[in-house]
Amino acid sequence: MGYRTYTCPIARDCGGCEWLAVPYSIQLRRKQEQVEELLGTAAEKDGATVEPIRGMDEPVRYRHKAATPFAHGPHGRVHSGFYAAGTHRIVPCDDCLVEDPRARRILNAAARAAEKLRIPPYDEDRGVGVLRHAVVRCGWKTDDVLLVLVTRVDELRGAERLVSELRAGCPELTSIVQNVNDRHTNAILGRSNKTLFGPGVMHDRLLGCTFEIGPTSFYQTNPAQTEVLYRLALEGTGIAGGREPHLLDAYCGTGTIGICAAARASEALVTGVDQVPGAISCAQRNAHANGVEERCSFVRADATKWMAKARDETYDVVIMDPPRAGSTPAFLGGVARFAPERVVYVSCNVETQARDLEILRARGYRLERVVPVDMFPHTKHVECVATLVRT
Ligand SMILES: C[S@@+](CC[C@H](N)C(=O)[O-])C[C@H]1O[C@@H](n2cnc3c(N)ncnc32)[C@H](O)[C@@H]1O
Repeated sequence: MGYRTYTCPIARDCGGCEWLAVPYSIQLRRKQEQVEELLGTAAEKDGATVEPIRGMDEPVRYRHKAATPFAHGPHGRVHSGFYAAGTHRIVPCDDCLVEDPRARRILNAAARAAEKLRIPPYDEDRGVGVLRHAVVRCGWKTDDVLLVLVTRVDELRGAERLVSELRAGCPELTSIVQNVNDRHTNAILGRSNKTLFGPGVMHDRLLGCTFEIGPTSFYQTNPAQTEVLYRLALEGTGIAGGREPHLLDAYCGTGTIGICAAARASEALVTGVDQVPGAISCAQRNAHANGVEERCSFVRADATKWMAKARDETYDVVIMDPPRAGSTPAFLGGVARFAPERVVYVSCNVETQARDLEILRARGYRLERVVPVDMFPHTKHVECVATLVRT
């Protein structure tokens, strides 16, 4: 790997890869230090060490999900690209070093089609216009490509022509969905979806399991490193040692970690909890598609509220993979009350993870293993899998 750096023509403007000019080996060292700073002392007190970060061999083209905002340009042009760092000025981009090569071309084709069909882009200052964003998801182990067109209004005039135009220019598209977001917000996606072409979902494979991913459900953007992450999480559950536990997969998204666990341990039972309705219905179909539906059940609920009502349950292992904000003291208190033998905490924000791990350590758990994983090369973000055991 050495001291190789990568270049990008819009690196100065686009805020995406803030560490692009830093050699990858140094990026990994910095991330390692970040995790050691936050978790090293606790790990050492518990007799564990922070293991070396798992990086990528070739840290490019790893993002299988990409998005663009749309905005008015001169002479009826529709701009697409990335927001310049800290602004809402769009920097055009023909190809992005870290994205699947299909992604940017499809997003830009959506802008050209909108121009041609005179579909007005959204004007966020005035709250008018139609086309707000597009999000594309490209399969890693499949050829599925799902395009989501986010509109302010439910009615998308010329939708049929738009679909024909996009399919003609981008024959790799396997599905197109309209997502409606009428809120005045920075969030890209709204709640309702309308399938314009194809099945309205995409599929991918991780660790030999097949997953259906809906237009609004969470799916890791770097699938190659997701396999690394999930392998570590599964090792943390202890199922590799022939155990067949009852597992709680909290913040389960489309059920990916729990289903991979159930597929590996033929007697394991899994309960998954996530607050997004579309993710839970995907998780149920995913369990079916992988032949583990009789051993997996999924609940749509806020994890903390679910925990408050789940006092009679018993779990041998709790896997938790919360969003960047981390979990809540009430949820973590509930985990401790379950008294599982093992807790596997997967996190994309080591600061909140460190905070939450202290709660578990104060309730009778010790860190057994801490492993950083680089899911987002050229950015400062680091993912981390921490395994705790009951003392
Ligand atoms: C980092 S993702 C992990 C998903 C899944 N484990 C995976 O690897 O794809 C976090 C998940 O937490 C869910 N989530 C966020 N806040 C939640 C809450 N308060 N209660 C339940 N689920 C929540 C999100 O919908 C998302 O699916």
